[in-house]
Amino acid sequence: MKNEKTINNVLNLAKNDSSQLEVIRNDSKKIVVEAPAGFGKTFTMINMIKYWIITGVITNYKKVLCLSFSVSAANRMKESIESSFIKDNDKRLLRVIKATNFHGLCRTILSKYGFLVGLDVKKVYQNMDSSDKKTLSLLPKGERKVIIDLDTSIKAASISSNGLIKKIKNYNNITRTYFLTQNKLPYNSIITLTLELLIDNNQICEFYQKYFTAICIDEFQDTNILGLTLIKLLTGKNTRFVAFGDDMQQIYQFLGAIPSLIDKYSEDSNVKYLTLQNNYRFKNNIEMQLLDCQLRRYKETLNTEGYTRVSLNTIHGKDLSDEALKISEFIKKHSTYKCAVLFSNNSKTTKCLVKYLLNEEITPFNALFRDDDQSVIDFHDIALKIYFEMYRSHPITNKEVTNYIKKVEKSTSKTDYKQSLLLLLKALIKKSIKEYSRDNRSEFISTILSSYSLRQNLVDVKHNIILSTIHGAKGLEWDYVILANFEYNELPNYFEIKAIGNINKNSKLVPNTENKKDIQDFINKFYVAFSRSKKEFIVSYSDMHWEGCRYNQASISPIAKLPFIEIKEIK
Ligand SMILES: Nc1ncnc2c1ncn2[C@@H]1O[C@H](COP(=O)(O)OP(=O)(O)OP(=O)(O)O)[C@@H](O)[C@H]1O
Repeated sequence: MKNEKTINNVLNLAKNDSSQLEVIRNDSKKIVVEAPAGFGKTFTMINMIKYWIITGVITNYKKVLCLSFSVSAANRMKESIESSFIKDNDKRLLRVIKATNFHGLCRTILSKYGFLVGLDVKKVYQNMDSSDKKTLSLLPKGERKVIIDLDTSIKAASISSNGLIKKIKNYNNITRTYFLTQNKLPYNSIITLTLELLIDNNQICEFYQKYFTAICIDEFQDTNILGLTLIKLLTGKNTRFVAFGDDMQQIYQFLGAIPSLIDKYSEDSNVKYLTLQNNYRFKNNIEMQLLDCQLRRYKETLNTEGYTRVSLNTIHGKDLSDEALKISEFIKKHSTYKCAVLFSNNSKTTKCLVKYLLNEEITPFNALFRDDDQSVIDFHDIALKIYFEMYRSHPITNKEVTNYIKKVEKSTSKTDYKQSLLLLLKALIKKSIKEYSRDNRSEFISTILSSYSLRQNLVDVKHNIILSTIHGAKGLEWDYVILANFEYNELPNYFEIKAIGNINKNSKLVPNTENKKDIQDFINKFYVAFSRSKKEFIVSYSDMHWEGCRYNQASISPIAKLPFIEIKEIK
């Protein structure tokens, strides 16, 4: 009786949405769910897991693995799961779920069995990018070619899982000989070593296949061949597999996101393909719904006719300092709401605008760092080293937080993001003290720091205003989103302009068969920024910006010239 009541409670959360209910109750072994931004993919995933737990699909000691490609998407998934279960007063059920990104999962597996593939599990390896020129110069010519060839085919998504598996041993041998001996562990090798481990050790692979009764993937469209091969190995014949995604939100092409992955899966007769039908994020905003539909239609067809025109709210400055002033005036007017200022990349124009914004009295949290920036990695490494030096005998306590943070502050170099990272570190330590027992606290802290995941504490930092890249904002939502640097040369940036090529004098996109895919990738990026807002989306631009080392006249982004967009300056 009690169970029936709990089942109804879960189903009631989606009671008015038959498309969500269909996903939650579906018992097919393999499901792919496709839906635009804000249609409740993550919401449905969480309710589906709750339903599985209540109905006994997940039995004792078994786990649900929730995976995503990027750190931010995985963090967002983790936070949504945690807050949803905590709200239900069922904190203990959280133990059933392991939510992480592909690299995080591999790090966990390697920390237990890495010795089987040549890792010293007691050593802290420095992570790096194997395609970095300095790194490659460490290698003899033949070995360099092996690394470059495989890294390139992963990035270009031009290799199959079988092709990858054939090349892995050779690739890993080079990693072992030239990188691990230098205490370095390239990002791709974190996954390739795990793949080798699972392929060569059937028992371990079968253990994980049984341990994870179900695998849920969020942001499936961003999966690259390394992630996909890992998923395939972990999916045993009894594993449930449910993937959620939206092709329009694919923005990791440069890291090898497989084109049209959702389409490919939906054509497989063993896969149940489902869609969600209702937009919740924009449910009270018809203009935003309209813009969403038109953007999706434009991306699909690249046609220039037959659209309904829709307003795009803009903030327009004479120069960057004027733009910053107007952005801050807007933010002050809406100071009780959550607001994000997003940037396409960390260009000189971005740095300059951010400097002006930091001088305005709006105290934003600067989360513009990349998780793989060397200075960010160094910060994590130093914070971890100091933690182990100071708290070898007992885990950190409330009284010791200030002392520890001060020590890390003293020992880390001054960078643009140091203050942000210190705040995130403090949030992590506070959270670990509040939520973890003395026995588990140090392990929790070291897991976060050794996987370079301080960004996951963004939700614990009590700032209403966040500065972030579009990629860092993936999967998140705010009341107001301002997409800054809405200028040609920023959005699209230099590389996107080179790829698209054909942009005419009025900065209008001119699609042809060669640049179709590049224009679609560019529209995806804009769509991801746009679809983060719940109340209002605004673009901001200035008449001046930095091009190389020159402060030049700027023109507006070609997005403003799309056949359905009408620029409307906000008052
Ligand atoms: N059935 C529902 N009833 C009420 N609110 C819902 C429902 N489904 C989703 N929502 C709310 O709508 C918002 C968007 O949901 P969610 O983040 O799960 O969408 P999404 O499809 O994963 O979006 P994105 O693609 O941008 O990540 C959230 O605030 C969520 O709580």
